[in-house]
Amino acid sequence: MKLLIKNGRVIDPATNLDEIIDILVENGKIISIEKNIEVQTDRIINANSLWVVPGFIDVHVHLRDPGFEYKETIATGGRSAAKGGFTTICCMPNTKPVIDNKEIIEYVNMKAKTESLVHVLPIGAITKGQAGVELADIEEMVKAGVCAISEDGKTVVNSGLMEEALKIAAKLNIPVLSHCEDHSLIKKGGAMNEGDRSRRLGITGISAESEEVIVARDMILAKGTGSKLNICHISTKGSVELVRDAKRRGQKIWAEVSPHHFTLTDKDVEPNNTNTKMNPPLRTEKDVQCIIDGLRDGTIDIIATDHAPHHEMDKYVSYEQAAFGIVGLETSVALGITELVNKGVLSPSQLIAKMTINPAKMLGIKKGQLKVGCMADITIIDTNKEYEINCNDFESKSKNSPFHGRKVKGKALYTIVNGEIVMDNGKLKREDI
Ligand SMILES: NC(=O)N[C@@H](CC(=O)O)C(=O)O
Ligand SMILES: [Zn+2]
Ligand SMILES: [Zn+2]
Repeated sequence: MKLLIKNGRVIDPATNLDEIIDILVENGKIISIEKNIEVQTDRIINANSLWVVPGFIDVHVHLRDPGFEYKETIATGGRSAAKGGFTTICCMPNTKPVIDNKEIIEYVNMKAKTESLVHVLPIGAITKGQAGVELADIEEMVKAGVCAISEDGKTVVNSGLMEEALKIAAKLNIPVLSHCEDHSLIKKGGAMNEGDRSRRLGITGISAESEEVIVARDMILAKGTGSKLNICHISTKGSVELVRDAKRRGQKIWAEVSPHHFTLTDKDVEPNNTNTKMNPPLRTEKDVQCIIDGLRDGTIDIIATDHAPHHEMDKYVSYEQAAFGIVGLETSVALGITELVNKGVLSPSQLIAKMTINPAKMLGIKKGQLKVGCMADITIIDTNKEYEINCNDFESKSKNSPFHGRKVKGKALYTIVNGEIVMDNGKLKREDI
């Protein structure tokens, strides 16, 4: 199939490209990027007044499969990703059973191949069963195809074990994605940011220190072991400052932020809306301001959704009992454009870099760019499209979004994976999965 994308504003941060130009795709690859391409093709997409960018890469997604298929599956998560403009997603290992061995990785890879509209790269657990006692066989997992290791959902409490994992990851040249939370610093029932708002609402708090202690620890351990560390879902002023200081001292380290942590604060927490409950929790205005500064000055390299689907059953309970997490794949680009580009925090190219080439570099994979010869993973966005987010329109099996009803601007219209149009003018290709 030959596909021509005409007259789009092509933004490719990896090659410093930002101009109105055409892209020609054949047999799954980009074969030409030039002005006024005139050839016979099977299909032309008129991208006039649209952005044409590398397919988005999300390094932090929960697909819930195996074990929690009532919340999401590899198929529905893949559909949700395609709808959001993502062409590659990395899935976290906190499934049941945990992704900690070759068999489960093969299961995920097999299902991804047959059922997902987008590329899925599994992430292996750091410890067996995420029990924090014994390391998983990291080498075996890398051979089976994991792109990284992570204990996401919790922290490896034992520093010695974490150091050992970092050493092995360094040897195998894969990154470690760290969920930073010292559980011993959190009171039982902690459900939102600890501060004035939690005291007013009478909800038990989760302190900033409980995150920052582990950010500092893991940066120290990563430095000693020479391994690649990515701080997951950074949420506090202190964490941003720690990462900024380490980078200034020359440490090569990565940090990701989720859209809800640059958009909402603990003032948005309402006890009757459990879709404002996630881990780490929504923090204060000061924290959000610091995150925005960190996005602007490059301290924060990556935007990752932490797509964490939960069933109504897990959310229609008291605030304290509700599950942590929100869906994110279908609202990410809209929040990036509305909150960051349209408010002048990031240039279009800076936003796209944090969703494409930066995550690709962190993972060490050849993706996230538009170059002749590259696999044609491409997203086309209408940045002028204004609408109200409606969680009932989500492709995800779960609807737990705090952004339901929020007015935003920007939507992915076409998602092209391997040269194949999996979302065509807002409509997903396969209805059977
Ligand atoms: N972010 C969340 O609130 N929840 C995640 C776990 C995690 O990312 O730590 C989940 O798996 O539900
Ligand atoms: Zn986490
Ligand atoms: Zn997560």
